[in-house]
Amino acid sequence: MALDPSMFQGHPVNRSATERRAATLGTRRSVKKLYQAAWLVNAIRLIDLTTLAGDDTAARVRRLCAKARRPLADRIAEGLGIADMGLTVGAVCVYPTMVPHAVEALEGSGIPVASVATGFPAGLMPLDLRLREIEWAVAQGAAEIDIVITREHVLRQDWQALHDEIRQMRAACGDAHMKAILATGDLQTLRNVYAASMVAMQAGADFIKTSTGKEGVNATLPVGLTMIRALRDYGAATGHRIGFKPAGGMKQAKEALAWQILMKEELGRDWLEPDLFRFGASSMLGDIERQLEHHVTGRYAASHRHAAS
Ligand SMILES: O=C[C@H](O)COP(=O)(O)O
Repeated sequence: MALDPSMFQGHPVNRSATERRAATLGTRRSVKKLYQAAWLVNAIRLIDLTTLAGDDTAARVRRLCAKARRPLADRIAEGLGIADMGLTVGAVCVYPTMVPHAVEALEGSGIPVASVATGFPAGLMPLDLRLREIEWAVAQGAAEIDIVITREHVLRQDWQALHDEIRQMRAACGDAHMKAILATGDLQTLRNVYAASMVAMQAGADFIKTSTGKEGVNATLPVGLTMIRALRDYGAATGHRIGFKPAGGMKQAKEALAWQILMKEELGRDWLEPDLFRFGASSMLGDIERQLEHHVTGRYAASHRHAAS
């Protein structure tokens, strides 16, 4: 749609209320122990399993893809009774030159390859080269493109320039899904985060994403909540459902629980599915797997105690 500043200009964002709401999330409504394993298994379905490092190699990407296909060790999946579920992560996310390796390694799995593009992570490249990079990654087989925005457009509140840029990126993606990374750690205020979220959605983003993982501050719950409220307001105004991807710095299973609770409470059960929610994370799966292993061994220990008594 065309730029419509009335959807975000003057919109109040109450920083302390947002922070309070985010801070109480863990304690106010924790997931019952009994259901934790199910929530953690669901989190795996939502992960964009990521490697975005300067020393990435084809071999590392192939190992990552093997993990994406079978995210849990057999003994854990069997212990949880989900060995036949065909559990995979949501997508594998890599740099453009790694896309062909990921496409090959994931063939037949149904797992999409996401590529960062547009001069990730800073995006400070001429626009025509950034658009060309999107087209190149799509031609290599990327089904999803994670673009970065020009932060200066936000800092100068030049919403038209931001909208124009993202619209051109959307067009360059063709049939590929586009996730717009706002790099919220660079945007200075929650008001800017809200406005940039709205502009990205108006310009055709399929997902809005918090961070590249390279900013000083990446996915935080207060910023996430601000973006989620923008998603809700945009949906109410237009009837369109846009996805959300917190990304960067998330390493612990308990974070996977907190984000899922937030999504369910704010937007509803549909935002716990991979078409509307992803975690961008390179190292959260390990802790989820560890917690699920404790769950399995704990259950065995409990049934053993029961049998012995
Ligand atoms: O998009 C995903 C992020 O770059 C991953 O960041 P991370 O390595 O801090 O998990």
